[in-house]
Parts: sequence; C-alpha cells; structure tokens
Amino acid sequence: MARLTIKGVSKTFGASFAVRDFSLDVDDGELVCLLGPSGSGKSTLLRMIGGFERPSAGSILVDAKDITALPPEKRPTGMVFQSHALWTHMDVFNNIAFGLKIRRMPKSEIKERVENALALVGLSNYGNRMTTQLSGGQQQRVALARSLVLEPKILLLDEPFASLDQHLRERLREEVRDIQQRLGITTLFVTHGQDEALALADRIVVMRDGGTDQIAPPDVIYREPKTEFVAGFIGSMNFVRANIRNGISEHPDFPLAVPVEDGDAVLAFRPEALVLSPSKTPNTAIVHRSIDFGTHRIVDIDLADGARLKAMTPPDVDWTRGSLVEPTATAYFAFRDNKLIHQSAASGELQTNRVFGHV
Ligand SMILES: Nc1ncnc2c1ncn2[C@@H]1O[C@H](COP(=O)(O)OP(=O)(O)OP(=O)(O)O)[C@@H](O)[C@H]1O
Repeated sequence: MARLTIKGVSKTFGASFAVRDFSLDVDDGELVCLLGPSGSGKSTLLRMIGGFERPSAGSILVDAKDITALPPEKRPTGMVFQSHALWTHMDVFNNIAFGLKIRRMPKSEIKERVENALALVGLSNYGNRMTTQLSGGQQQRVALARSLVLEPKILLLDEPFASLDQHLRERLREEVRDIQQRLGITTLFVTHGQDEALALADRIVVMRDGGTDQIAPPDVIYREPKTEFVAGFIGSMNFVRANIRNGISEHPDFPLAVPVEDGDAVLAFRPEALVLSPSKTPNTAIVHRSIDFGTHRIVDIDLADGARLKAMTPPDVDWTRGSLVEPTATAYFAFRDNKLIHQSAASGELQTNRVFGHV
C-alpha cells in the first residue's frame, strides 16, 4: 500500500507540451483512471511515473519519498504495457520469475511467489506453457502476473487490454479490479474507453491537451461535468447553442432558465433528461428513428433548425418516424467558453441524493 503524489509535473517534446503542470494525489489502494482522447498525454504521464520518461518540471513522490530521478528498476512501481512483450523463448513460469531471479531471491521463495502470482491471475496450471501457446487474454494475464510478482507499491497499467475483443476486455478489467482490491494496491490505469473508466475507477482524471479538465469519481463526472468537453466525452449528451437574455434561453425549443450574464451559451442535456410529448404544432421536432432496447427506447429527433437530439424514453410508447414531438429538458447544463456556468436544480437534486446515499 502506498500513496502517490504528483506535483506540478510537465513534459515538453521540443516546443510542445505533452503534459502540462499536472498535479494529483492518489490514495492508498485507490484506482485512478486516466481518460482522454488520443494525444492528450495519458501515456506520457504514466511513463514518467514508471521512470521511462523524465519530467521537464515537477516531482513524483511515493509515500513522501521523491522518486523523480530514479530509474524504473529502482522505483516501487510496476508497469503493464499495451503490448505485453513477453519473452517467447521462456515458459510462463520463467517469464514471471525473471525479475525475482535478477534480484537473487532464493529458489524456493521464487517458486512460491510465482505460483501465488499465477493463481492470482487464474493461470495456476500454465507455468510450463510457452508464451506462444497462450491466447491474447492469457498473455496479458502473464504480463500482469509478471508485474504483480515484484509486489510493486504502485501498479501502472497502460491500456493493457486494448488489443483484446470487447467481451474479454470486460472480463479482464473486472478481474483486475478484483485483484487490485484484494491486494489493496494503488493503481493508475490509462484508457481512452469511457466505459472502462466508469466501470473501474474510484476517480477519473479527464485529460485534454496535456492538462486536466476534471478529477472526480465517475458519478460526479457524469452528473456534474465541469466543462463542455467532459460533458461530451463521458456518456451520451445533447448540445444546442442558445443566446441567453434576461436569464432565459432564447432557443425556440428550450426556453430554459439560465441565470447568467447575457450572451451565447451551449445548453446540454442527457438523453434521460429529455422528455417527449406529442405535439400538433408543425415546426417543432420530428421523430427520425426510435430503437427499442427492451428496458428503454432511444428516440432520435430532429429540431426545426436541423439539429438531431437523442431522448431516452420508456419502452412502452413507440414514437413512429415522422411524428411531431415537443421535447422538454428536465435537467440541463449551460457552458460558456468550455466552462460550466449553470446547472439546473434537477441535476442539483441528484447531487444531494448522491451525497446522502439515496440513489
Ligand atoms: N517521444 C516523443 N517525442 C515527441 N513527441 C511525443 C513523444 N511521446 C509523446 N509525444 C507527444 O506528446 C503528446 C501526448 O502523447 P501521449 O502518448 O502521452 O498521449 P496519449 O493520451 O497516451 O495518446 P494515446 O491514447 O494515443 O496513446 C502527443 O502529442 C504526442 O505526439
């Protein structure tokens, strides 16, 4: 168990910043996901923590000890990469034992530790297999065991399941979460899959252009996105542009209360916060498509100005293509210059519920 502290870390390549003035405290046993689009600096940040890249500024501490200048093998970190890079001329046992042999650990202890690590990743009978005889998922399990066997204080995972199919990826990430919680190991997990982050993380760091837009638990990121970017990147979100005057949006379909200074804003609402009612007035919204998912229906509607929105509705009402509907947003956000400037009371209530544990 260990606490990781990242203080004002930057990394420049030539004139451009890959990571910009990044700070984060990761608690003992916490799992933090670094989430962001390609090129946002996730891998560079992880590589700096693992010692594979030197920060241009700032420092990295584990349990208050500065490790910024240490090489990877002297750090209390273990890293699992996207491509597993197992040794093909060694069997599974020796792949996992390699790091321990270098540390000149007694043979009997190596055997015990490797067997424990194999059991942990569900590969107890695979020690004698060559790595070329393993499936992709099994190879990633071996890579994980190879890191865990060294008992790192901090586990660093860089999109470890990116090359696997969806089903296997979901299973492995649940296994990793399980192992991580059982060992109580402080973990940083890089992903660009929002589902993965929402399913795994105690907290999510949403990265953009080397900086962070928001650091918060998954439900907070979903319910209280601090920026327009976060709102659009995590979960499904509808956006419309509107002018705000005297505290009211001038959008013809969404005359919402937005008590902010007059000017342009982006209004945003989740599909589940968009309620549809039948309308007789032409020139409102028209149903484009309705898909039944059993538990709910997703209805695409086209506004008069051509914008297409998604509503989540109960499954029992079938909205036929071409029917006229009036959309109402029951909970919404308003953004200006990427920043949240207003959140409706309804989403505020959700927040209160969450805080008091009623959801
Ligand atoms: N060795 C390097 N030399 C020059 N530029 C680099 C180097 N490594 C990364 N970069 C740049 O730094 C930025 C951040 O890259 P990084 O790989 O950290 O992003 P990422 O969020 O992990 O992306 P992905 O999801 O595609 O892996 C990118 O613009 C990238 O081109």
